[in-house]
Amino acid sequence: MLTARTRRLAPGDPLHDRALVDLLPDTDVLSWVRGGDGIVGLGRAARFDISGSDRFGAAREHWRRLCQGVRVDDPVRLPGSGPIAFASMAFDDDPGDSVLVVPEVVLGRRAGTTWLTTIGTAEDVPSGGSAALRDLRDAAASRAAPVRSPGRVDYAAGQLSAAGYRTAVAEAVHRIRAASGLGKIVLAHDLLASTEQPIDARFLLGNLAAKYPACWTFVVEGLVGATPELLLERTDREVRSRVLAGSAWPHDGRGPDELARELLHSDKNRDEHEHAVRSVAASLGPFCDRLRSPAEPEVIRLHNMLHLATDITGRLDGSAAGRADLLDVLAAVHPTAAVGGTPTEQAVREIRELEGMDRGRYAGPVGWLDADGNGQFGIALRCAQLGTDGADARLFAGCGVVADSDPDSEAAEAAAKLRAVQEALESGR
Ligand SMILES: C=C(O[C@@H]1C=C(C(=O)O)C=C[C@H]1O)C(=O)O
Repeated sequence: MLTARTRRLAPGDPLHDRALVDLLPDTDVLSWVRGGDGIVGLGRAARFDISGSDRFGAAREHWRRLCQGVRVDDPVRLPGSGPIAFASMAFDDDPGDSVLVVPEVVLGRRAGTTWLTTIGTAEDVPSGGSAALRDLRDAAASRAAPVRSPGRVDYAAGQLSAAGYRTAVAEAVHRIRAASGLGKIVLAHDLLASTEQPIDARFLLGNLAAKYPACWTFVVEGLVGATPELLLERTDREVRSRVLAGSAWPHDGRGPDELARELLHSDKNRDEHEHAVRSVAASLGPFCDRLRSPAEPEVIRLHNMLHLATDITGRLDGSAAGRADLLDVLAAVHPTAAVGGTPTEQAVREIRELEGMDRGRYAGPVGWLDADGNGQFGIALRCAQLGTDGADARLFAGCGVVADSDPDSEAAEAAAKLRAVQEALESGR
């Protein structure tokens, strides 16, 4: 029998006072942080590797069974307190390799409240004796191994080169224009980085968090990134999604104000955005008795990009659909037309054929959930999959392709998106 014991931490405790991203030991950390708030996890109380088209259902069953066997001692009662799992789901069904992990130690922070949860057997939880907790305390006392730079970074084409990507985009435009019923296909490609020294995930997380404060910075089993796109957040019956699609990036000396204005008035970008908003609203609709989607998008400005953004909010209804598990709602919304296309299934088939690569967990849902069904999941974008031998990573970026897309421009957009992780790898802290 596992016990999950949560305690609120008081000011004066370094785990309370220091920024979450500065509290990570040099171990296999799990993290989901935005601004000062978020959740970091250490150690593994359980890990489930799942794959295939029913990966969301399999994850739901593993989590449900695990929660049934946990004795919860949680006076904090906030979303993310008590037992939690991190999940990172594959974009595609085949092979669909995904992971659900339950950390032994969780440090959470939300609007000024910081809590510590330990998950383990009854014997090791009260004594607080796990190695993961000692590692966390050491990090808080600045005794963790210092954050290491990876040194020199070299790049090579991935499974789909930049030139191959341009060709794939041109073909996608052709197929969309051929009145095939296709409205949008989101195509991506990858880039391999190899580094002089092993990549310290903390180095990437710290650099990404510093440059992208509006993004959700994450690491789950070697997938590290800073995503601007919130796929689904659930707090009790309230759900929220931040849909992004339609982008611009600083180039040719054009300032962000000019780019933002152009973006809002660009028919091509508005079209891309509309596809994504409609897909999220359509898949959330059946679960909700109230759904709000503003008529006009806004522009969000990041260090490397500007995006059209729409925040959709809803309330889960009291019916069976409204009581669905968070993982079931995720299965319904993924993939949105921000990373798949329209119509979804046809677009995903085109992606497989035109990209000819496995996206892995890039563009899939990544985040955490708790035992009450609350959680936050982003779309894993602006990210890299760290290699198992430590000194290499696979970076990904993609763009929505519609009838009016220009292959050169999409290739430049993907390159601008790749820069987020490239700069984080290359920069000093
Ligand atoms: C696919 C990516 O980004 C997505 C595609 C966008 C677009 O085409 O304009 C914008 C934001 C994301 O929804 C990526 O970053 O790899």
